[in-house]
This record gives sequence, structure tokens and C-alpha cells, in this order.
Amino acid sequence: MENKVNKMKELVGLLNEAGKAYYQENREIMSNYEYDSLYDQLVDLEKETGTVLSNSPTIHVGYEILSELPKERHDEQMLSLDKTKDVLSLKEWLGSQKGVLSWKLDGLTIVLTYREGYLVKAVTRGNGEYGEVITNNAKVFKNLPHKIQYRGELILRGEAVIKYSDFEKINAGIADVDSKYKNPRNLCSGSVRQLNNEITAKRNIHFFAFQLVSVKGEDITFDNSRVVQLNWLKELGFEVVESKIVTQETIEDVVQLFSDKVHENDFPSDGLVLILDDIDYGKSLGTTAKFPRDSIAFKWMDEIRDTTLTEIEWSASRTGLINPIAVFEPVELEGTTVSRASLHNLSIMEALELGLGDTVQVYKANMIIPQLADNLTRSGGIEIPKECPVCHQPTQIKQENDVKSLFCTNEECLAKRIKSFTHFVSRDAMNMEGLSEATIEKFIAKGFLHQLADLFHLQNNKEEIVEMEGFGKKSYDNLIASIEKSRVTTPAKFLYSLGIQNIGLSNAKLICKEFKNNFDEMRKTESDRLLTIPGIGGVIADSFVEFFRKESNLIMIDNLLKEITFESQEIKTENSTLTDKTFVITGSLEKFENRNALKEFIEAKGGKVTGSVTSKTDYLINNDNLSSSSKNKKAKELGIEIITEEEFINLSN
Ligand SMILES: NC(=O)c1ccc[n+]([C@@H]2O[C@H](COP(=O)([O-])OP(=O)(O)OC[C@H]3O[C@@H](n4cnc5c(N)ncnc54)[C@H](O)[C@@H]3O)[C@@H](O)[C@H]2O)c1
Ligand SMILES: [Zn+2]
Repeated sequence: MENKVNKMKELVGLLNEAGKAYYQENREIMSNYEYDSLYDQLVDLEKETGTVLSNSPTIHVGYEILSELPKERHDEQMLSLDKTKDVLSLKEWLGSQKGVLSWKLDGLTIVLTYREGYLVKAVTRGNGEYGEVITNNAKVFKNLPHKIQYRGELILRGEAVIKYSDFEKINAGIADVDSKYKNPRNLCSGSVRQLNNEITAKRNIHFFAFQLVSVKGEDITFDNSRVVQLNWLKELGFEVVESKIVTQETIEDVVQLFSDKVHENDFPSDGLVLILDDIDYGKSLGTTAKFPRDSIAFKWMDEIRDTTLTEIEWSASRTGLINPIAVFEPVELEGTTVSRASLHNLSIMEALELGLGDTVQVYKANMIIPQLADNLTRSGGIEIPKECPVCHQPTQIKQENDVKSLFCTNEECLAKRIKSFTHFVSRDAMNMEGLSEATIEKFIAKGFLHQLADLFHLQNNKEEIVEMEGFGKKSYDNLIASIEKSRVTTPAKFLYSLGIQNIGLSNAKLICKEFKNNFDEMRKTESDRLLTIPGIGGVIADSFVEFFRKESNLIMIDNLLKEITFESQEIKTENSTLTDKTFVITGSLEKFENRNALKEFIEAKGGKVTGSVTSKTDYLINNDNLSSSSKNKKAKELGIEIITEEEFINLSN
């Protein structure tokens, strides 16, 4: 007995800690699978011993909510739902009643109030007693009716969700959050609870109504039926959760029907909800401290497979966070083959005591996202990398609220790396199409790209790339074709693509010309020689020389030169492309070091630079076309073309 109570105390502690992270901080320190199984163990022990500890999560709904949003008390407490994984208990629970079975949507529950046809309030479920007021955010949900026919007061509940397809897209575009969102529920919660609804608006949030709470003012009869209520909401213009009427006779088949369809769902669902259709009878049953007695949730029995852990991959993100990913022998799960599952952080990895060759159990959370449920052999011994997989700088373990995570200590690590790749592939540089910043980030994170030259060997990762969300065979083929095409380039574009500080395309051209495209000579050069080139000043010369002093850069260039060929080795002798043209320069410059450098460049090409705009001026060089400077105004008055530095460079070629 004492043993059991101690075990209960331990479980209560663990669950409360996880619950706090989950509800208060929007974090998961254990999987839902683990949470649910610990919870079930606790329920069993409570039954067995007849004891319930005062702080047990089985009798408390949620936690205090911490956020900057205004809070409001719910008129009617928002409870949790009792759960079963067994269709037969569901059937037994229903008895001779008629029930309504619907998807249990996995997002954020919201209570909406409409008055005189308009949305006047939206409140999150929060801890069940108090929620956060998010009215302005709800107004930018994708599918809420702006105005409804009903003029009285209508209160309804529903779930705000983000579709899987949107989740992938949105998550890919989030650069600056601490780490990417783990699942659509997580992202939805973060998006709904924004202080600024512009962000909410971009997140494509959908609202599915699942329950009418009350109507006041204009009386309507609903024949005492939940289904009739849902249909009425539909007529008002709400998107209503898909539901089916069930009886004891049909419930098993209908559950099967839903289960078969879950894979096609684009919105996340973690089970089904069964509610009695008879409203009055349902209400007469009352509630327990935690659950209403008129409804129950059904969770799918997760399909679990045993497999062998073959590798731990370390995946870096832009913020420096490095997360472990379990790679295992491929298994069939819920109709697809899976071979990788994120472990989210070091704590989760360590709790599983993973070792290579271990027998691990895999399942799909919500039947979609692969997760490790357990490790049966627990040999342990996975080494935590001391070096970042991206930049090879030292890593550091950080501990926050009992969660250990691995970070790269190099502040610019991935961001810098991504930048150098995006620059290399950009149009004026190597011009490789199909490599957005988001794609590059994923390729780096997956370990396909370490150095620039790896871009020419993406074929090695063909299978994984084709499998990647939003990729597919066709985009893969296009990408490879574009990379192959880029292998032939000009020396100046290549030099520019290296991303040497202060070396824009025009400077790269000047330098290539001076060195007759000889990269060996460029490597050995001193500033003096560079300074003889009109248009090249001290700052440019210094960064050039410094770049070529670094051994790692020389290796990088050697590796790249093996992959590419130059279009033509001949150098244009034609130099005077700007003969007889008069320029005025205004505003700040990005490509040239300063105005003087640009002036020298123009003069070297036969042009002229003057100080003020007159009818004799051919071009005003100004990066900011909308600027209200006097030169800009004058040029517009006289109809003189205003060009950016970029356009100027094209012109001067
Ligand atoms: N990973 C963790 O550390 C951790 C911690 C705490 C809780 N959890 C997860 O949260 C679960 C418990 O969460 P809970 O108690 O907040 O909610 P719940 O799972 O009991 O779900 C009940 C809620 O589902 C919503 N819902 C969605 N679709 C619905 C529909 N069609 N009809 C009616 N209601 C619908 C309602 O808001 C309802 O209140 C656990 O089972 C666990 O999986 C995980
Ligand atoms: Zn790093």
C-alpha cells in the first residue's frame, strides 16, 4: 500500500509538471502518449487504493494561465472529457440513447459570443475557469461568419485549428521563434494567443463549431437535440465539425468509418467525441469535478511497431538549438513507411535511455506524426555531440525548467550558413533556381549541405528530398537541372558568389579583369595591386585579401572550382561602355564603397559625374526611387531616368 501511494505521488508530480508546461507554457516535456499512459496508471492506482491525492490531475482541470492577454471568467466551466480507447465501452456508455459522434479536434477551444448579429467576444478555454480574451484575433480567423442572421445573444464553443498543410508552410516561414512549433496544436495556440492580430491573420486559423451553449433573446426550439443545434449553426454560416448520429447498433461501424478517414484529414484530430443527443437528459446527469457526464472522448488505440534504432541525427535550427532525431529501420505505420521521429530535446532522449541497435516502439501521434513510445532494450550510451554539426564550434547544454536542450555556442551559426548558401545560389551569383531560403535551411538541418560544393551533389540525397514535404519528384528534377546548368558561369559571377564582404558584382568584374580571371593570382595578391584598380578602395581591398588568407576559404574555392567551368576565358577589352554619359549620384550606396568609388568607376568607363541634376544629366543614381530629396524631385520634373546601383551595373556592362 505504502509503495502504491509513493508511486501515486511520483506520478502526480510528473503529470503536474508536464501539465504545467503544456497548459501554461505551450511546451511538451513528454509526449501525449506518455502523458496519457502515466495518467491511466494513476487512475488505476487511485481505483485500487481508494485514495486520491489532493493535487491529483485526475480531479483538476488545468493550471493557472500566464499571459499578457486580458482574462475573463467563463459563465460555465469548461471541463475536460473522460476518455476511452475501447469501442465496446463507448457502446456501453451510450446505452439506449442516441448520440452524436464527431471529430475531437486538436487545437485550441474557443467560446464565441455573438450579439445583434456580430461577434462581440472570443475567449480561450484557458484553465477551464478563466480564459483569455482574444476577440480581435478571432475576427481574423479564416472562416468565421462576419455577420449572422440571429439577432439575440448566441454563445457557442468550437475549436480553432491549423491544417497540417498550413502548419508545414507557416512553420517553415517562422525564422525567429525560439524553435519551430512541434505540431499544429502548438502553433495554433501560439497564433491565437498573439497580442498583435496581424500575426494571427497570417496563420490561416479555421474555426469549427462543436457545441451551442446558449441562445437568449430570440427564442428558438431545437427539439431538445444536439444535432438540430449543430445544423442550425451551420445554417447561420458557421463551419461545424463533421458529425454522425449513432446508436448502440451503429456506433462500432461509424467509429470505423471515422478511423478510416483520419489519414485524409488535413486538420489535426486526436480522437472522437460522443455526446448524448438528448440535451435535457444530458444536462440532468450533471458533471464530475473534471468531466461532463453527457459526453466522452474516444481515443484511437495507437498502432505501435517495434523496430531498431540505427542512428541519432542532430538537427540544427536557426536559433542554435540542436535537436536529436531518432532514425530507425523503416516500418509501416497507419499506411505509410516511417523511419525518423523527432525526439524534441535531450531530456526526452535521455529518459528513453537510447542506444544504437535498441529495440524501440514507434507510433504516430494523432495517427500522423511519428513518435517514439518506448525503448524496450535501453542500452543507453548515445553521445551528445561536443561539436555543432553545422559549424563545428563547441556545443553547450542548457537547462530550463527541467528540460535539457543542446545549443551551438556560435551565435551566427546557422543563420550565417544559410545566408552564405542563399547568396551563392542567388540570381546574380550562381543562379540556381528552386532553392528558397526555407529549403536551404531544411537541407542544412538534414545534413545534406555542409559546404557550398555539396550543392553539386544533392543527388546523393535524392530519396529523402523527394519525400520532403512540399517537394516531390518534379521539383527535385527541376532543381537538379538548374544546378547542372549553373555549373557553367563567368569568373566574375563566381567570385561574387563567394560572398566576400564588400565585393559586389561590379567589383568582382573589375577584379577579374585586373587578374585576367586567374584565381591563383587573386589568392596571392596584396592590397596594393587591388588599389590600382579604379573603383576599388581600401576597405574592399582589405576584405578581399583577408578572405584569401583563410585556409578554409581556399579549400572551399578549390572544391568549388572542381565543380564548375567558365563560360569563356576572354576578357572584354571594350572598356568605355559609359562614354558621353552624365551621372548624378544621391542617397546611400550599397554596392560601391562610397560615392568616390562609384565616380572613379564611371570615369574609368568614359562617363562623367556632376553634382546637380540638369537637363544635361542622363541618369540619376539613387537606390530609393521614392526619396523626396531635391535631386530626386528635380530628376522627376525633368523626366530624367532614376536608376538603382543594380541597374547602373547592368548598364555599365
Ligand atoms: N504532453 C504533455 O505533457 C501533456 C500534458 C498535459 C496534457 N496533455 C494532453 O492533453 C490531454 C488532456 O487535455 P484536456 O483535458 O485539455 O482536453 P481533453 O483531451 O480532455 O479534450 C477535451 C476538450 O476537447 C475539445 N474538443 C475538441 N473537439 C471537440 C468536439 N468535437 N466536441 C467536444 N469537444 C471537443 C473540447 O474543448 C474539450 O474541452 C491529455 O490526454 C494529453 O494527451 C499532454
Ligand atoms: Zn553551429
